Amino acid sequence: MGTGKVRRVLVTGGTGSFGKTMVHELLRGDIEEVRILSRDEEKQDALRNRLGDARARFFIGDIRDRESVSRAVKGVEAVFHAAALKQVPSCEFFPMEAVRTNVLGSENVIRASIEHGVGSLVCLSTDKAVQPINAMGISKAMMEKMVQAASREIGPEAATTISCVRYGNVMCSRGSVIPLFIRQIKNGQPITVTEPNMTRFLMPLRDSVALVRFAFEHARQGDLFIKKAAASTIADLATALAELFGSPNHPVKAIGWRHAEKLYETLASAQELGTAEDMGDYWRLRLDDRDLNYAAYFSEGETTTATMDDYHSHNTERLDVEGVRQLLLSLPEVQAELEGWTRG
Ligand SMILES: O=c1ccn([C@@H]2O[C@H](COP(=O)(O)OP(=O)(O)O[C@H]3O[C@H](CO)[C@H](O)[C@H](O)[C@H]3O)[C@@H](O)[C@H]2O)c(=O)[nH]1
Repeated sequence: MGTGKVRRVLVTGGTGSFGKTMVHELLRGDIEEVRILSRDEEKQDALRNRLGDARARFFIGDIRDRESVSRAVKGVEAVFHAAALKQVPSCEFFPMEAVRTNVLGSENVIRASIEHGVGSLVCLSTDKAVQPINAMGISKAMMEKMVQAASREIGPEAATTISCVRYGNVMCSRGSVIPLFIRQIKNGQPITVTEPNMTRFLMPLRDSVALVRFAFEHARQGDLFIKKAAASTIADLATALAELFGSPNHPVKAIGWRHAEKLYETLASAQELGTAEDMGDYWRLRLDDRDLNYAAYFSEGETTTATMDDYHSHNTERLDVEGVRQLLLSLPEVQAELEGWTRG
């Protein structure tokens, strides 16, 4: 990937769905060292064996622990911060765990990156951080706020550039709905649909990696990038998968909304878009770099008026069943599931 003169990078959460794809991409390029910081030695071992590349270096540790973060950060020129608790239900039941990892852990990554003069830190956020209603989204919104505060604090001339990316549902990520629906279809169980009209942005893993690369290449202090993306209803997603796996009339069971779910997700608010830069496939949301000068806040205030709507999964490009089917077919994860699969 186009990491310029960067020789050594760190991917926190490097054994997750995003992390592994990122690590693969990085190793395809001319890079000296890719560090992976994560907690699970078994996942690290599996990735080590799969990669068989001495340039990949594994650090066991937890971002909650400043020491282990420092050790992994020291000496790298770029950090891609993907480690997180990202399951909505688990964060809902254990919100303090989300605080420990997504808030305090991210603060460790931000501080260590500044301290060790890392050139670029890109932090991964989610659409669930916009107008958040669940603990996962709230903790990620806090991470975004910490990035903004640190960016204002160190200023545009600092050695470290800190940015965020925000994206929607990554298709086929571990524990998400697509692998679940595929399993249900293959096992002849009903597809469990929460609310057929619920929509989600659909982002292939490759696009999430491209977004992070875009942020790395274009970030100014405190920027947040989003990629424009298509969405579909859950009903259409279920139908497309059932058709693909040769069971067009597969039974569907309505299970109702889960804890703290939204009918649709918002990638950027109208207010944010009011000052954003349209970069084609991407938006750059700018840091509000006014300082804590209350007179300016209250007598001058923010004069830009938002002229558009929020950008959300109900009003973005909507894929129909055929559109979802084509997108699914382009994913290596789905292709692997289809290989050798014949119904019955
Ligand atoms: O049995 C199920 C499970 C889910 N859904 C629906 O499918 C959609 C997607 O559900 P996922 O569990 O795949 O994703 P979430 O939107 O809940 O959240 C996901 O996307 C987040 C990013 O926005 C995080 O990555 C998070 O880990 C991941 O679970 C939702 O509308 C959900 O209601 C069903 O219809 N049936």
